[in-house]
Amino acid sequence: MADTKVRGGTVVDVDPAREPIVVVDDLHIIYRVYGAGGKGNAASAFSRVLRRKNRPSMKEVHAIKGLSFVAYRGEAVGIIGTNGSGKSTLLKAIAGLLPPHSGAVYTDGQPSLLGVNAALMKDLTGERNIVLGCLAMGMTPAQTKAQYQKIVDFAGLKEGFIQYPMRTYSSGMGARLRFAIAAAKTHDVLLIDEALATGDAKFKRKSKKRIEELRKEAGAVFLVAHQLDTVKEMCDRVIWIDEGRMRMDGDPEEVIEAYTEAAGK
Ligand SMILES: Nc1ncnc2c1ncn2[C@@H]1O[C@H](COP(=O)(O)OP(=O)(O)OP(=O)(O)O)[C@@H](O)[C@H]1O
Repeated sequence: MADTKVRGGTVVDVDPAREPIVVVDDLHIIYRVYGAGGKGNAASAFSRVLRRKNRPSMKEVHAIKGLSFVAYRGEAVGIIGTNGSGKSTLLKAIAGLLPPHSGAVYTDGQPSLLGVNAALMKDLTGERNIVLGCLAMGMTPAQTKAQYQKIVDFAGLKEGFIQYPMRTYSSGMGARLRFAIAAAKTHDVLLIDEALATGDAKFKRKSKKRIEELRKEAGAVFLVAHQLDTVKEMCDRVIWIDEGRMRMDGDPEEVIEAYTEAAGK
């Protein structure tokens, strides 16, 4: 039997029979952009220099406006919404990379964000990045050694590329390697931002299978993707965010249908 709780105007269903892994409680995230505002033209900048004044104001961007939900063990949650609706901000907040302005995020275990900007070093070879990535995820040197070949095989880069610096990789190749590294470990909470969007059909199939396995072994998986097919295939729940607010939360088919309908208007 689900309890219903009201948080910051959002009704949240809490299922006491399942184990919560991520709890987002009336979360507000505000970015502060310093030096924003003013006319921004050369004349006004010059006049500020003459008057020895700094760029005028500080602007606030209220990116997440009171989100509340609970994700349970074993769930794969897709996050959809238009550009700038707050999807990446939400992932960063769950990963603990952005402090809430108010409200809170609780996670059971360590969240890992696997994004397009995941911290790999472009000037180092794929090989070195695998080793560094594994160590950075907390693996021991022995575990890293044991996983190395599996990661290379999973990434499936063209012959020899693993010995080239990552700056020579296409965006798809980089994404494959990042995913392969992150997927080598069981994560308590795995957060994926667009990492699969650039992979080809075969790689997507492999990734989907791996995400399924991770879901069984781990806590919860969150996936942000612009390709709705990917979300539909990989997730068993979808959250639609609109201008930082929850618009819908539920069955992927239903949420995606409503979203596509709204986008068509
Ligand atoms: N570092 C930042 N500083 C200031 N504002 C930011 C910053 N990052 C994002 N924003 C703003 O916060 C809002 C939400 O951005 P976010 O990147 O979370 O959206 P998104 O849904 O992931 O978008 P997209 O689909 O384009 O990736 C936008 O208005 C954006 O301009």
